[in-house]
Amino acid sequence: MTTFPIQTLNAISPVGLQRLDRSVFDVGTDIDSPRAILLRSADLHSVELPPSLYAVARAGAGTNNIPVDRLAARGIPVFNTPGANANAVKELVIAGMLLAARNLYHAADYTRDLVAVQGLSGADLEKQVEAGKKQFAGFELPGKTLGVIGLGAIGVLVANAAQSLGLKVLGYDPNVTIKAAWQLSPNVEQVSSVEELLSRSDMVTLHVPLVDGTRGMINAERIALMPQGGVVLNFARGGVVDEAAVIAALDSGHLHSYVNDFPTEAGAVHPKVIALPHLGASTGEAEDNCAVMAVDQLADYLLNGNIRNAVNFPDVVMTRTPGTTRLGIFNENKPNMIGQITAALAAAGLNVSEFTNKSRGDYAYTLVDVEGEVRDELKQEILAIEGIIRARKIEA
Ligand SMILES: NC(=O)c1ccc[n+]([C@@H]2O[C@H](COP(=O)([O-])OP(=O)(O)OC[C@H]3O[C@@H](n4cnc5c(N)ncnc54)[C@H](O)[C@@H]3O)[C@@H](O)[C@H]2O)c1
Ligand SMILES: O=C(O)[C@H](O)COP(=O)(O)O
Repeated sequence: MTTFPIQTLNAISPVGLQRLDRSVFDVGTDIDSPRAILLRSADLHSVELPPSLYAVARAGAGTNNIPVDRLAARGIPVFNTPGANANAVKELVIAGMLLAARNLYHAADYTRDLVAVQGLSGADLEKQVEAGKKQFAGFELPGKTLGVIGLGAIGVLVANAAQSLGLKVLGYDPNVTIKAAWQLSPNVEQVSSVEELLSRSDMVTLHVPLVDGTRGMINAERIALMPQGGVVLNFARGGVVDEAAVIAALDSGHLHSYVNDFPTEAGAVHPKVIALPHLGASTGEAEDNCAVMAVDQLADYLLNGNIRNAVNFPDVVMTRTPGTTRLGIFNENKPNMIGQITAALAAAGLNVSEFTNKSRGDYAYTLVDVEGEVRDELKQEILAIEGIIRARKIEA
């Protein structure tokens, strides 16, 4: 029986790992020639990817730590786990709004300092508590406007939760999916530009992936559109915000605070920045959800060639038919690829039982079940077709 070595590059929840049958999957950190890599935020850009590799699975949402395009060009799907940690992030964003609105971070520091540094106690402590509290007076959420940029798995949950807390909510996402649109509260107003959203929002929260089109999207010009005393919440990725521009706006008093999950040297020590240590997905529930989803998708790909939730290839799923042999074929998305693949199968005298081909961007993926045995020579013939990237015979 074929066995699949899987290398883990981060701690993955055992709730997910225990779903991998150890008679089929060998799982560990020290694995030679892995068929798959399972990771969270480890940086794969600088890692030499072994020729043995069939797949990469990210137990989480963001894939900016993975060379997705380079892997696509080699016919290697990169799976992620959309929505599996969305509730955890939503709860932290709500907490972040309250931290900023009520100045909680500095307020807690103030009371700790009264005891730990000034050594106050009893009536003296009580006196300073009452004397000092006015400097931390905040604002309430109902009636304020929250702008949500990116209405995907997390953005929709944040928008709906904020709306139920009494905020007016604006949303911006030029590619909102039908699924997300169905989940979005009808009271969330969708606007047609980042500029309109910022100019009408007391607080803005970012829920977009870090890609070329979102890098530095919150910049000096756009911050200037926000009302005086605005709050920026960034639980997406540090790079979507021009942090120097945010700090300049905090220093000038234009912004009230910047709450984020991606500390930098400048941000971590700034009095108006609340920087958390990338905690968005760090709950037991989210870690279990992500691990289960990543492991299940990875195992189904290695065992059956099925692709679900890859960020660089389309979803292609077929149930297995007893007595058939399966081929998984990656090719460039150009004319006559299907014709050449089926011609090779026909020339080998094979009857096709089921065939699915889908494309996404520059690439396409085919799953084909044929009756009877597939000779290794046929696989080589398919690989020799110009535009074929990878072909895999997947035993039942
Ligand atoms: N802090 C954390 O621990 C943590 C946890 C999970 C996710 N994240 C980050 O949050 C991001 C979003 O996660 P998700 O699960 O909601 O992903 P998602 O794919 O479900 O949603 C992302 C949304 O952003 C939209 N989008 C893309 N470019 C945009 C643009 N220029 N303007 C407006 N909208 C745009 C997309 O159309 C999509 O609807 C992840 O890519 C990751 O970087 C961080
Ligand atoms: O993109 C994500 O899912 C989050 O940033 C979580 O990252 P982590 O798995 O390293 O906590």
